[in-house]
Amino acid sequence: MPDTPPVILGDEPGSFPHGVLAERHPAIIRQVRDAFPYDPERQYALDALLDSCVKGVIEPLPDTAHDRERWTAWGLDTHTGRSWFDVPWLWSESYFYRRLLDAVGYFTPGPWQGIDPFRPAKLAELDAPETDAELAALDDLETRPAAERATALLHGSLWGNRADLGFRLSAEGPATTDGTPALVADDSDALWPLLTGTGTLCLIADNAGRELVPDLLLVDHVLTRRLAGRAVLYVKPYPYYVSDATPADVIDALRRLRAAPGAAADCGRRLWDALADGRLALRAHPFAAAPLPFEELPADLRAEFAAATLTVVKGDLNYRRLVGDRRWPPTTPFTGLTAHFPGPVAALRTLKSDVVCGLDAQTEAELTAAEGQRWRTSGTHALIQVRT
Ligand SMILES: O=P(O)(O)OC[C@@]1(O)O[C@H](CO)[C@@H](O)[C@@H]1O
Repeated sequence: MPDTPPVILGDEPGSFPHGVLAERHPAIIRQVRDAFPYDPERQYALDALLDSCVKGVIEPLPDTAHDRERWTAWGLDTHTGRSWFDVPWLWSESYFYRRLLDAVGYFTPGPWQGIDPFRPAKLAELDAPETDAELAALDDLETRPAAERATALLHGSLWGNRADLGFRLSAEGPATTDGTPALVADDSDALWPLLTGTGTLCLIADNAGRELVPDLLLVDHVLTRRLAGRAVLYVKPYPYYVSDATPADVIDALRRLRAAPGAAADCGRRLWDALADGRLALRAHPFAAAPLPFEELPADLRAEFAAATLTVVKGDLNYRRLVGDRRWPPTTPFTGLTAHFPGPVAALRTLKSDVVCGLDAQTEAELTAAEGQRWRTSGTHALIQVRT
């Protein structure tokens, strides 16, 4: 393996990570401020966070924060007093969302406790007419051969990852058709044989709404076709990266499915029953919102993934955590970078940040010739990578 490149920071003006810290985070604060009639105290706290993100340094959590000790273990003391731009990008992003929740009173006893600042955007997406169209397509899918249905559901879950509300705040426009492959790596032939009928499928979810719905449809397919005996859906314990799924979002998505006509409602009912009888479990582990790579999985999660038949890791951020948030040469083997993961693992991800591995040299050359480096971050390409 080549030398390990350094962890990505946000300190290079003009780079994608710098843009996220300098532009996307302030835009998210403004969006949240507009979404609720926050009282003056919350508005002041949001203004202070905006100021800190742009000009300030990382400040500690309040002494009373329930998770102060956890964040200390995750590196808070080391980073306190440093610029948001000079610490690992993954760390600053995660801590930004933690501070944002503090500013809106999410963890503080009072009227705003537990109110998801991103819920209006998530619900709008779930209620969008596009969701109706996607759900209606399920009726036709029922009549298709099993292999075709399985591929469609896998691809639905994969491309659902484009539905990321934080990404849309700064995406530069629709996909270009320049003849490059949409799928830059596709190991799906190695994925299905891992699902042998018994055992547990773990799915580390990413976004709510129009990504979570197809994730749930995929889980339903796996359970209904008895490709696994049980499934566990890993979501975030609190609102994160704008649209990341929480337990409340799972319930919203299931309600949406159950209220839809046709095959979607059947699927919603089956998943509801599966949750109720334990064949489907929800997990919202604190590590899901940790600013750390999966190489540092805590023992309980490590044991769960070790025992699973397959763990499906959804989305861009989880991919960064899986392979390490570093500018790997794109041809670095995926199998090597995920050797630390305790069991078979599949990544389903659209490309929305610089990190990528496991490409063949020709694919990388074609993408770069056609698009420069834009293919890495535009969200118009995707990959399915598997380590058995
Ligand atoms: O994980 P997701 O939802 O697929 O993408 C998250 C994302 O939009 O946020 C990060 C920048 O903040 C990037 O890694 C990525 O573009």
